[in-house]
Amino acid sequence: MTVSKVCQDAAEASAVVTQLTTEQKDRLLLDMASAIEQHQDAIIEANARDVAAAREAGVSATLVDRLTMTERRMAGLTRAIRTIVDLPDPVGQVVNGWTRPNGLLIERVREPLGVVAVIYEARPNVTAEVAALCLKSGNCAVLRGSSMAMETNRAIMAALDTAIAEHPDVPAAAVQLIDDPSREAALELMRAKGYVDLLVPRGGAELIASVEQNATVPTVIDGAGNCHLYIDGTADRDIATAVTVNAKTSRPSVCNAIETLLVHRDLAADWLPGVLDALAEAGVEIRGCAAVREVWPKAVAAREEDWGTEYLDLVLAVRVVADADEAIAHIRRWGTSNAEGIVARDIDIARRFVRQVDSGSVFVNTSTRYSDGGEFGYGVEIGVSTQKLHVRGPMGLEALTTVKNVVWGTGQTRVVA
Ligand SMILES: NC(=O)C1=CN([C@@H]2O[C@H](COP(=O)(O)OP(=O)(O)OC[C@H]3O[C@@H](n4cnc5c(N)ncnc54)[C@H](OP(=O)(O)O)[C@@H]3O)[C@@H](O)[C@H]2O)C=CC1
Ligand SMILES: N[C@@H](CCC(=O)OP(=O)(O)O)C(=O)O
Repeated sequence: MTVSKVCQDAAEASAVVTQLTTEQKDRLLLDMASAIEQHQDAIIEANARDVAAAREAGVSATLVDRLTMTERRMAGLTRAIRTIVDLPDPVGQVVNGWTRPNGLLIERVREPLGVVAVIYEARPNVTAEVAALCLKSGNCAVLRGSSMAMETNRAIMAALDTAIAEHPDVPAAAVQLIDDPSREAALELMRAKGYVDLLVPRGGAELIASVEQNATVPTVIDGAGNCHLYIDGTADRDIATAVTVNAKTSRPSVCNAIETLLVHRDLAADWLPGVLDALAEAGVEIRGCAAVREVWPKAVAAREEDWGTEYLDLVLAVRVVADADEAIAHIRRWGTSNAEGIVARDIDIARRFVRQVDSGSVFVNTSTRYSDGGEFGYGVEIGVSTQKLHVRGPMGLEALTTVKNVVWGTGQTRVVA
């Protein structure tokens, strides 16, 4: 099926999907979770084929890890879908309301966007997560996953299709996977004006540049994560160590892992060597500025391009800075507005950092790895917005709605002055 046909079908289906009741949507999501469990073997087998092809193509170990579906990850996925069932339905929520002197009651009421399309990375769980968030928020989903995850995505979609087929009240086009892994198909999706109400591109610089050049549909960019952690001179050293190691090593392939550590010069001599030892022991390659190499000579010399690189791997750029202002300036120069963190005991310094750092989420005395829909209480996320409109950071159900102004009158007519 062509991409434009997929989008047209989705737009047609959205007339029904936007009107589904909370009960209808929740029943469907529960059946989707069960169908994924029933198809687990087929999904894991398909994933093994994707993983084998990725290994053969020389894809890095951390990216292969991101592609891999294990039984534990499958369980996490179905748990997340059931969590979304338990979340309140945003559709129909009255955001606020007021009465005008002429008696008109104005209400701002949440409603679905219609058709949400997502172009996303080689992480197959996203296929079902996005489908679940879109449906719960009353939207149709058009999914364009990575060619690297195509077999797994097809197997997950087959499971979702069996669940949808059990619900005659839900159109088959409520969730569709674009079965064409070509870039041309992605371009066609970017240009499906009139059919796609929101396109969320989740990916790196090349994808984002293509969307910025080619998209005629509305977009929320969910771009790269060149994330920073600044350790202030006032930091609690144990917290600083734990947060640094977690932010770099707990899952280095994801967009919320840190790529650069900025350290106040007061900590260079005594705290920094210890944490770099711990990171090196965990397999992290350190690329440091001259001041870092002075206290920890094993570091590779950092070059200018290291500050702008998102390694998505066990590599960390480290720089010693004079103070929080220099750290903020560094982040403003090199950051990607995804997630940044500070460890500091001085609350005024922490507040200044929060105000001046231009990022979707800022973490104080905790890890940037919490930039995640599940961790924010959204069940999962559609993506992590790196732009300012209409949402920043992890995008949950509300981010997939708009607000309609409903004006209740009792026969008022406008008088022209
Ligand atoms: N902010 C967020 O929510 C997220 C951000 N990311 C960011 O994504 C990057 C890593 O993921 P990675 O898989 O390498 O991302 P890529 O940008 O390589 O791929 C993401 C998706 O975009 C597609 N794509 C890439 N380039 C183009 C293009 N020019 N035209 C059309 N489609 C394109 C890919 O297709 P194909 O694979 O078939 O080439 C894939 O489906 C990191 O920068 C990470 O931070 C990742 C996930 C979430
Ligand atoms: N949800 C993620 C964060 C956002 C994300 O999906 O990032 P990525 O793995 O780069 O696609 C997590 O920490 O698990």
